[in-house]
Amino acid sequence: MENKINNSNYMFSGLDTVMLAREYGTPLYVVSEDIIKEKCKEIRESFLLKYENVKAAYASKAFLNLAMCKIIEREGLYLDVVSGGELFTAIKADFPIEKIFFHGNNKSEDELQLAISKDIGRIVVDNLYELELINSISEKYNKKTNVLFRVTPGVESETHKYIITGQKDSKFGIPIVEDIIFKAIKAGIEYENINLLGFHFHVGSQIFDNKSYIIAAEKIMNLIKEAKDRFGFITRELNTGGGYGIYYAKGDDPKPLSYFTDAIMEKVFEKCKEFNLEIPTIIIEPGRWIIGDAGITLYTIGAIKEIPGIRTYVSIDGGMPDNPRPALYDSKYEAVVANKVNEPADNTVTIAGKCCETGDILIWDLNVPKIQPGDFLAVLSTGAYNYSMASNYNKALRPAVVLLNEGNAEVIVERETYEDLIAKNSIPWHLR
Ligand SMILES: Cc1ncc(COP(=O)(O)O)c(C=O)c1O
Ligand SMILES: N[C@@H](CCCC[NH3+])C(=O)O
Repeated sequence: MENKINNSNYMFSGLDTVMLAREYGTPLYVVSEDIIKEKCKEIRESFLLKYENVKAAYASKAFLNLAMCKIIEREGLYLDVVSGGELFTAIKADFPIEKIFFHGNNKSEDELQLAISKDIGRIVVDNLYELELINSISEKYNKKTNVLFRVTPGVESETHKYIITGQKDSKFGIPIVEDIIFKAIKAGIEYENINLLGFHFHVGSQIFDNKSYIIAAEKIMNLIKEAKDRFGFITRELNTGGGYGIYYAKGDDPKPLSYFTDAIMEKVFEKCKEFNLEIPTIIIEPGRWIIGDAGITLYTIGAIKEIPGIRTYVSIDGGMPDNPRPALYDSKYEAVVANKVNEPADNTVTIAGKCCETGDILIWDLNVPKIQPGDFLAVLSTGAYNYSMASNYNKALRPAVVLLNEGNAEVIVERETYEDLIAKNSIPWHLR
């Protein structure tokens, strides 16, 4: 696409967003491969090349499609999936199966069968029921499946309560409780078709403080020692999850990756020395931190409703279906009027989605220049958990995704059509 620079237009990753909106329509997810690569470079420089025997995976739930699998593969990262659908997507993109980790608190027999039959890299086991299932499926396929145990370290991170995961009272993972965890480890060692390699923890998402990682690492290292003392079990791998926070709006305080990874490594080294343990392979698996800043969403502004003395609602052609995060987590976003970036932002408005829901407000009290219908709004930092959590509520069409790479733009996911909305519908005989 030709990229004519217009100084009053918002540029993202070297491209004019107004031109993108005009060419591809709105709402439009725009994702920058260049930014993803910068993030991966930081992972390499401050973690993979800094320490021996470490690995990094991308948590694909944040944003996954065939193109993203290819980018992640080229960047040399591993991939974390949490469902048969994510696994299928990775398989279809020919992502190296041995570099995939399969998570989830209730993996179905079909999902496990798919993973095991294809020789998946690791299954991160959430409970004993699942372990038994994996053992029997592996036996059927005459395989020995590599597993880690997800444990809940019993720490609470400071983030939205819906996205903390490391607390004791959590649906995820095996609690570090005498009767449960050691029974699981014993079974993991004894089952014929299981190759227990170690442990996994994930304390939550959109976290700015490394405290909960340090506490979790300490608790897991104590567990690792105990497992060695009781069963002679040598932990070969420790996956420390993801969750590193990014900047969305004022008040967010993102840190470089090393702020988290150095703290985790330091704790692991300290405890290994104290307990005279072999240092396991340490794995990280950020999602949002890799893709969050790499995405924006473009909308067209429509109806503007001014309630004198109260507020002005500015409606856009998307909302809750393409970005459920404000409604779900009260998430804050920043945005700019893409065709008026140089005009003074001296009006305060509220950005409303077009769903039939009072709660479908993307941004409260945003300062914008004087706007009119037909202007374009760019909502920033929408790369993570927007496209992947999008719905068809109100029969909204899921937007297209355009990938920007070194000044070029290309559609990697097409916009849905009305026909797509009814493609799987049928009318029963008695209603015809
Ligand atoms: C097991 C696991 N790993 C990694 C992640 C990635 O999280 P984030 O996108 O916050 O980095 C998540 C989601 O919170 C998760 O549940
Ligand atoms: N969906 C959440 C993050 C969940 C992380 C996965 N365990 C969000 O949008 O912030």
